[in-house]
Amino acid sequence: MKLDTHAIRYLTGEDWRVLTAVEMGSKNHEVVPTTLIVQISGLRGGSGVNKCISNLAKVGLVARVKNAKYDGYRLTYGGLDYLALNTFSKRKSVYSVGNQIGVGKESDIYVVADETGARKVLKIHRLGRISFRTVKANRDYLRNRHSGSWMYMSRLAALKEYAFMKILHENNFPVPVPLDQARHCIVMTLIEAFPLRQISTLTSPSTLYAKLMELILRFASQGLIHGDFNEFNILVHEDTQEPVIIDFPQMVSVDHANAKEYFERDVKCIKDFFKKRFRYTADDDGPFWGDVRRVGKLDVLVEASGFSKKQAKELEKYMKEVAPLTDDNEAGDATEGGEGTEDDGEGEGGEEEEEGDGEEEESERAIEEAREPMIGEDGKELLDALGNTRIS
Ligand SMILES: Nc1ncnc2c1ncn2[C@@H]1O[C@H](COP(=O)(O)OP(=O)(O)OP(=O)(O)O)[C@@H](O)[C@H]1O
Repeated sequence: MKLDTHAIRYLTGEDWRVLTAVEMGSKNHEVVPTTLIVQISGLRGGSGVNKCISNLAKVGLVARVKNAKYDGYRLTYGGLDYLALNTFSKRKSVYSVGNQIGVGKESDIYVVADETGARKVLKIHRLGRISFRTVKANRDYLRNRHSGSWMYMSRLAALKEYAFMKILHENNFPVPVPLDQARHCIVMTLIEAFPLRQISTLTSPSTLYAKLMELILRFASQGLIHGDFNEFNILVHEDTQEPVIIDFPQMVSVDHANAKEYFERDVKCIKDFFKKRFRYTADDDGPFWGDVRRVGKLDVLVEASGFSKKQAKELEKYMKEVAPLTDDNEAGDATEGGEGTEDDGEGEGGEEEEEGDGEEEESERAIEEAREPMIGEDGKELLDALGNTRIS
């Protein structure tokens, strides 16, 4: 089954409504029973809803999953992407989608534009993309977790990034301007600069080095440790050589148990990179943890702004427990065939198995395909269509 972005323009208001119903149902059902989809969508006549479901399944926005207890559907990443895009489109944050400019381990980055043609960056968080690839250990981990865990965790990651970016921007840190956030996505300004890792020579390595060390200290003096301060997350303007920090997935408070370790790692990372790439070593060994003087409380502010300590803990736990498992097991378990029945864990055995596995594989394929980049050159058309389509 190939995902066809052209088909999106044929999605009706009712299709959108049903897609939203599947999303709502996934809040407490790993596999949303068809009857529940009918109920939530509030559309009269089950056959109409079934038609919508099959339209959505055809373009990979939902995937059929059959388990021992009931038939149902799950929202795919593709489905969640379309819902987020539809929201951005309605809010006029995004009008068209252009090229993909980055594929991170856990995110996809696209250049997008609004109606005026102003270019921006859309970052789609995709936590669980790797763990989702049928690793048994991860399935076990996710089995008893919040349903639609990948969706929930990706949303948390987007919420976190948006909350931090907002606070940092408001406090004059060099970060992209956060423009909008919906579900697992954020929209920010496009920084026309090169990642440090792509830069082979600098007019003055010592100047940039000093700026970066100063930034690490400034973060800390405001109560924050970046935690992943490296050549991938720093863009450098060609003319001014001013740095912009684009990504802060590990950012924590200076009161965090590992704050000192993260701080020292950030410093070392820059030191090592400058030595290797630019053959530059600074005269002094600092900055040191003991140099940090707290003058601000951005860590406290960010919590108040909507990304709670509880959410931070949940995300941290996920990152700690799932991410290392994926790295270790990805290759070995790739044929496990993993995620269709985690809802009940009982569908393994007897007659159900053969049929269930077939369905599982099918839905798995659908999910895999839905995860393929789905917005490229056709993106503008897609968004044109989205702009004219209302969910209700
Ligand atoms: N606002 C932006 N402006 C310009 N380019 C950007 C912007 N945000 C991201 N990019 C580009 O996309 C790439 C990936 O972005 P980012 O580091 O945020 O993703 P990621 O998924 O966290 O990556 P990884 O996990 O691999 O470090 C960057 O290296 C950069 O080239």
